[in-house]
Amino acid sequence: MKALHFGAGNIGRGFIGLILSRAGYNVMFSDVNQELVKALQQRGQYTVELANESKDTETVTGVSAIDGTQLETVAQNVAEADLVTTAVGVGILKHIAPGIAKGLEARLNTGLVQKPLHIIACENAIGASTQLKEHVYALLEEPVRALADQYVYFPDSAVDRIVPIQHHEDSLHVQVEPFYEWVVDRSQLAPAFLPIEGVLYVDDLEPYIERKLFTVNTGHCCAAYIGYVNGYDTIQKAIADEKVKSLVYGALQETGEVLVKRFGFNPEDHQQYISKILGRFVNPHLTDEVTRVGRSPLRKLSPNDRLVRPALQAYEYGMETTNLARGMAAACKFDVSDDPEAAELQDLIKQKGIAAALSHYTSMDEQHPVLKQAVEHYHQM
Ligand SMILES: NC(=O)C1=CN([C@@H]2O[C@H](COP(=O)(O)OP(=O)(O)OC[C@H]3O[C@@H](n4cnc5c(N)ncnc54)[C@H](O)[C@@H]3O)[C@@H](O)[C@H]2O)C=CC1
Ligand SMILES: O=P(O)(O)OC[C@H]1O[C@](O)(CO)[C@@H](O)[C@@H]1O
Repeated sequence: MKALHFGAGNIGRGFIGLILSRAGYNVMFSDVNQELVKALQQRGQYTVELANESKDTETVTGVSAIDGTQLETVAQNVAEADLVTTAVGVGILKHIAPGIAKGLEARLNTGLVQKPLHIIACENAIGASTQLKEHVYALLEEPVRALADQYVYFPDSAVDRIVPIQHHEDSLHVQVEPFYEWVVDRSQLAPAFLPIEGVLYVDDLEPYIERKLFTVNTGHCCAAYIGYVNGYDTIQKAIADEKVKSLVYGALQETGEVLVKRFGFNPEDHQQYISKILGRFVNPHLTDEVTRVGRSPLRKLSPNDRLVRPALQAYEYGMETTNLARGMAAACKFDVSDDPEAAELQDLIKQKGIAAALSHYTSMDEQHPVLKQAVEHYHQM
């Protein structure tokens, strides 16, 4: 079985590639980073090390790579694949859509490969596979789209594993936290889908993706932004500061109240989930930079993402939002010049002021109480 995976980065190699390989797939990576592509082609394997006391290491074999800038090659690999997955960043999905669309055309028009194909976007976003489907469908002619409706499936998924930026002599080696969770929406699969070992299939993904995004990712980004404001360079150092830790904890209490109300989670179980997540953030075997965890602040401030969506839900329910608003304010202080989104945010704040900038990226009205709360925190920081 052959899987084509877009993005041979940290999650690509350290999580999805590893799970697929264990499940019996030969993994072909598609990436635009030529050094990565060359190294994977030459070596055909790489190592994954767990961030634990004994540094358990596994070799992933039978892998290769293609140059993601070569449309024809990408399309040919899509046409031949038994499974397609991605971990490129949700904003990059539109850029891989042309290769997928061309591959589907080839696959479906020849009539040779009319067996079902699953395309799973493993990105930190709600409905990422559905978003990818929209990008791909926009490029398909009607007859191919009709065939795709019959033979191509885009199940949404939630992926959870902390994989920091890697600093090893071996450019393919990747260190990952021991924990992982890959959840896929069963209701969006082909009837005869062969389950991938290591993946959890659920009938309703919404509670899983929202619990993950609004606990792991909300907590992590608050630790990054508040840590950054307080002068820390890593998540581990930031959370060692009780003041930062209690603000992160506060944000997770706010999202937690919303999640418990929306999905009927047992409140005690949810508190345990929060504690487990905070424990993962401070794994002493990992060094995770605040600039990585805070990366792409515009995405993280967008209306459906980890700060604004739970804050607006909390506001609608009449619940507390101050720590989430503080997280938004700290995101606006994230002045990291080599992060293009941070640079754009800082420019707009300089040009239009904090309230207008925050309103622009969050889609909240400048008079919205949550936005006003964030602005107040911003001025106090
Ligand atoms: N690193 C982590 O701890 C986690 C990350 N995620 C999500 O996984 C996704 C990937 O994140 P990371 O692996 O950390 O990022 P990364 O930056 O390490 O990997 C992304 C890879 O995609 C490649 N890429 C960019 N444009 C491409 C294109 N057009 N075609 C093919 N490849 C392309 C890049 O060259 C890079 O190798 C993101 O959506 C992230 O939110 C989800 C859970 C955990
Ligand atoms: O690109 P993003 O959304 O910051 O993704 C990385 C985040 O996802 C996580 O891996 C959680 O699964 C965190 O390590 C990290 O904060």
